[in-house]
Amino acid sequence: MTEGSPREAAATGNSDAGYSLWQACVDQLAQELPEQQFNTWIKPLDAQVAEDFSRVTVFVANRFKLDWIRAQYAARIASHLERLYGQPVPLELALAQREAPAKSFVLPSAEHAAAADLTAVGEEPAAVGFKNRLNAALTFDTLVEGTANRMARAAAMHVAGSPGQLYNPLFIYGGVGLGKTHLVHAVGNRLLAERPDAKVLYIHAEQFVSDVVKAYQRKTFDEFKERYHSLDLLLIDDVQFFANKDRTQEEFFNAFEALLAKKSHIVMTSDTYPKGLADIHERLVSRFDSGLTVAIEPPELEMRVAILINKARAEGADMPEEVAFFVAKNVRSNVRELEGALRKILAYSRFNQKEVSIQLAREALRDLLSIQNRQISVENIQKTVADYYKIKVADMYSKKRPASIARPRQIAMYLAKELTQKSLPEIGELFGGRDHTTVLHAVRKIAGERQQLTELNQQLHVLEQTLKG
Ligand SMILES: Nc1ncnc2c1ncn2[C@@H]1O[C@H](COP(=O)(O)OP(=O)(O)OP(=O)(O)O)[C@@H](O)[C@H]1O
Repeated sequence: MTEGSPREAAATGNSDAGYSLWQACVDQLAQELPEQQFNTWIKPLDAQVAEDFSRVTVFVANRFKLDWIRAQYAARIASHLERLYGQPVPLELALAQREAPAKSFVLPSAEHAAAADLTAVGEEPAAVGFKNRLNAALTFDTLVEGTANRMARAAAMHVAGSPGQLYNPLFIYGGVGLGKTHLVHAVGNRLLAERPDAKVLYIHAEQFVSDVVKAYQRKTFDEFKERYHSLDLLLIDDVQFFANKDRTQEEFFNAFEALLAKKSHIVMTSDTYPKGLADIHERLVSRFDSGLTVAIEPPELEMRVAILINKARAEGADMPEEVAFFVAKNVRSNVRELEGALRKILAYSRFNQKEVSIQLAREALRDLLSIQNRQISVENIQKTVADYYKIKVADMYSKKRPASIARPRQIAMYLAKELTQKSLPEIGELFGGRDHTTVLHAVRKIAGERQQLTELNQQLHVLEQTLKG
């Protein structure tokens, strides 16, 4: 890898340089922006730097966020890019591709711009006269279900089917990039599919704040009320942004009361549960909590695998299950990061005209993987092997003997010997106090069978790659 400034690296045509340039810009913003602002607006962004540095395209999740980033942050981003690169780099903002299968994410500049325009048109709200701000691609059909979101999804589907009845308001909370926004759009899209005349509005809390400010400055509160109080369904994202905004909180309280009185439904999201919200009036907090409050948790392994396979399919690409397992094991934090990883892999595959494989995924994600701790522990091996063969981790230490359990356990012992510095007695101890001869037997057996059985060899290969990252 080329050392030195991104500019020097660019001269060599090294595509890592583009990534480093964008990363350096993000790091800079992380230092100067308040944490909440950074986490909400900058961290989720994905960017592609044209190979010849003729353009940086920043992908933003939806139109509202795009407008906001253009207004609040674009100039600052452009100036950092210029300073870091040594000369101006044209900056382009585009909607992240959701609907149209992507041709490629690392396109030559002109084609890239065309793809960006295409999606921008695709995401224009469909409503006539009334802008509902819904993104038509965010539906229940494209939302993968798992333990992490099952309750929230079920409640949201119920609301979409019978608004104004149970679970009003519906308050959905969870960490960044876990699918809260997707879920609220899905509620709006489902209701509109069934009742096209329904008045639905999706709005980010910061947009609501700026609407209040505008109404205040222009003395147009009547219009403001008319707009908000007449809705059938209000979907409002990230209400933690109401903190310390007294006038906004008052107006939201009024809208809230008016909507509930006429049996309209309100769905809210936040990064924390109602009582965890800071600097929001108690009377609002208690109302937030008066319907149903549900959490979305980080997705579990199976869900991450399913999300990757589904999203790859939606992009018109094929992701073998073993590659999805490898990626899902190594990218755990949230769905947005999974999407970022997938995008990199597909771009890398198209660009190099190579099939998607574990090796390719490892190359495409090497920056991401190298920052993770690559210490392989016996515990990690036990967990990975248990996940892979769909048994419980506890079975690694148990005395159970059925082959469906004993064999993965032997495989884990073999890998522990192969991939760690532990001695046979130490490994035996970590597998529920087994004798070192048991471990030796397992190691020899699996090593021997590996030579004979192609399928076992392939499975071990996937496990080794996954553990090594
Ligand atoms: N279960 C899921 N199935 C498919 N895609 C998902 C799922 N959960 C999240 N996503 C996708 O992950 C991305 C991030 O999700 P989303 O924007 O809804 O997160 P969020 O919780 O609202 O995050 P933030 O608080 O940062 O706004 C989106 O592209 C969304 O479509």
